[in-house]
Amino acid sequence: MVVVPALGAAAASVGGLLFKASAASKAAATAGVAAVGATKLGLAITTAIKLTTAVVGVGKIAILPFLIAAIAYYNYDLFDPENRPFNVKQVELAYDFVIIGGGSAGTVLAARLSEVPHWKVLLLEAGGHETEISDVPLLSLYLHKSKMDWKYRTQPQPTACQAMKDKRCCWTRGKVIGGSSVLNTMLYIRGNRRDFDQWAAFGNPGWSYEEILPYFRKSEDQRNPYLARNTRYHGTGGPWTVQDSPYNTPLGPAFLQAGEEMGYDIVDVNGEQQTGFGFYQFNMRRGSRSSTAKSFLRPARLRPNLHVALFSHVTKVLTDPQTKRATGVQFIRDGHLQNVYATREVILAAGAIGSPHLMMLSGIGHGEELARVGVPLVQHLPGVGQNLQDHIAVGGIAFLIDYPISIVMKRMVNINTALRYAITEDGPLTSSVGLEAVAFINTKYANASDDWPDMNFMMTSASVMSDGGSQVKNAHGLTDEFYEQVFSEVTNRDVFGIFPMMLRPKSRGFIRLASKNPLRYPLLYHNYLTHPDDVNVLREGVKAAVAMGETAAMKRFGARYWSKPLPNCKHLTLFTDEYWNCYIRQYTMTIYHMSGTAKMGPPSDPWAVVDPQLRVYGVPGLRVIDASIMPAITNGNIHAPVVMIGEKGADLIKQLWLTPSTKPAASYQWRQKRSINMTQPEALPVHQWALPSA
Ligand SMILES: Cc1cc2nc3c(=O)[nH]c(=O)nc-3n(C[C@H](O)[C@H](O)[C@H](O)COP(=O)(O)OP(=O)(O)OC[C@H]3O[C@@H](n4cnc5c(N)ncnc54)[C@H](O)[C@@H]3O)c2cc1C
Repeated sequence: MVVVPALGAAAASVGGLLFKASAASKAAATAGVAAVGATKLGLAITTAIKLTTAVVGVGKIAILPFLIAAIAYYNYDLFDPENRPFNVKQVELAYDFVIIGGGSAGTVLAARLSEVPHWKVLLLEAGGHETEISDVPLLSLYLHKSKMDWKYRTQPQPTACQAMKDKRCCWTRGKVIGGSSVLNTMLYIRGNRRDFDQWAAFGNPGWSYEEILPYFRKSEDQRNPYLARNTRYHGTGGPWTVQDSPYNTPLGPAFLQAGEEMGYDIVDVNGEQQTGFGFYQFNMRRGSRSSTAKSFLRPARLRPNLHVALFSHVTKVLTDPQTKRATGVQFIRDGHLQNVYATREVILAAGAIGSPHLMMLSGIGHGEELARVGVPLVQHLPGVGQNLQDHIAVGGIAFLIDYPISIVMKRMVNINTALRYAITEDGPLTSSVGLEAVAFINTKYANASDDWPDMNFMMTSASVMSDGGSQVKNAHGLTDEFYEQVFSEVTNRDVFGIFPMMLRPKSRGFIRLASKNPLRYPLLYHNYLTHPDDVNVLREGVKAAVAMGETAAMKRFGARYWSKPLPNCKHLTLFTDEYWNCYIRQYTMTIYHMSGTAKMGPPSDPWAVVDPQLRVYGVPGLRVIDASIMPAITNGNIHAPVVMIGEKGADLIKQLWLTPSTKPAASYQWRQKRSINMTQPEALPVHQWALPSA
């Protein structure tokens, strides 16, 4: 269990209750197993049985419920398809497909490719398993800076993140099976039809909205019947559950009323019209996180043709020196450097930082860049690591209210709420850090007749001050002085927050190698707010967010904007454009949507890294299938589009290898097997590589 400072005591005391998902666990919880405080249900049940018999002194009949629960649990543990995937002990020498990275896209791919029984699939993941804590929606911020986070930080740049330690933004990324889907806030947003039509117009046939819409539906299991009945847009019966949050405060509905007051429609933001206000849809199942590992990989865990190797840090894609074909992967596991070979394809799904990083380490990237750090060139592809896009919002836009209705962490996390979570699958712990409602609106820079809004509001019934200055401050990397000066007076007070998020940034960042040492983190340049249009749009978004607090719907709660001037902007007059221009560069908040670093494009585009079939230009047998391939970031949170990319990517692979007319030379697989030099690199000096300093 991840025990975190502020919540440590509370979480530990209810540790045995913070599990869910099986009837056995619920039976055990109701039977009072929680009292033992164990983190594992098995341990809790065993302890309960011992306590009941030895301490309480009840007879054999009285322990039957515990016994049944224990048997159910242990059977469940071994055979239930919803349980964690097996971590294969020994990786074989060759597989048909080797997938690098078991994150959002990688788990989808592993599940879909292993549907073909005669394909052997290996999924390599640097991190380990999910935990009971990562399941709990309210606690996701506790995972930042934990072992499940790569803990990336950007290079210091003067344009943004000035309130953060060393002026570096914290780029949380999941290092766990399920990847960032295990740490994210589970918001299910597909983007705008124009995003995908634009991808197609860039020269990517097959990626228009009408062509990708079936893949959204394919994954989805929409649990809200009012949304599900719209079958053009929503799917049911797919592996990935989408549900409304079981817990809302009165602030969520009020926010929607405020939207109506401002002249907007209440919409299904994943349906016909994006512009408007609506309740968030979440990737939750019965109030718990529905990560892609749980939704896609767990049901496939008993397939004999799928191997999942955890704690396997990939260091390089192996290529044939003559043909440049990707032949396999080098990785470190248990302190040993190993090779594994792919007889059909190697697939990079290591995310928008990991995938370009590995390409560059493998000699695929800008020739001069690679020469700078001494990596031998395999394929000159200048676009690798370029075109980095992210959504940024502005932090700290909070409104004090007069009623005790918001998510104040010390009030919300206790034994009662833990019981509600474990037994009735609702209550405040099912709230995704207070996120309740969303708005897609137009600033004056957008064409309002277009239904392609340029601004998003993320409305929360909490803010940076709601946890006593522990988790949000830590996750965002704010300096103590900044927090102290701006928020300490109102810490733990009832508030609601609005994060105005700019939807179509024009600034582009990039990633470059710090070293050829594969364990050294790459250098990350965000370049946020380097384009003047981005400054204008974000500033107007902040102004609109502050104006929302003035609507009658929000004033009912006594809403008043917390207007304490930021230390570095004090010299400017409050509420002027100059003040806001200063503000947005201080508390710049990533929404963790890094993307675009191995973009898809036609052969005529010199910056394209993959073709519309997601194959890496110039390196046969290698694809990238994750957030990296987006040519332009989508108009909303990007997780649903990444899963769609995983679904479509799997189909592209199946189309190639299973359609007789398009299949590569029939004997290819065996030719490949013969020609690969399958050696194990025991002699390689793993110990010489320094561990990364985040
Ligand atoms: C804190 C946070 C909150 C977010 N909230 C939302 C949200 O509410 N809604 C939304 O739509 N989006 C959200 N996102 C974004 C979304 O989750 C990501 O865009 C998406 O998960 C990315 O998927 P991916 O497959 O590209 O990469 P990831 O899911 O990050 O997967 C990459 C995987 O590759 C592994 N890996 C990397 N390098 C190596 C290596 N060398 N060897 C082996 N394995 C490796 C990683 O450990 C990881 O498991 C959030 C992201 C974060 C971090």
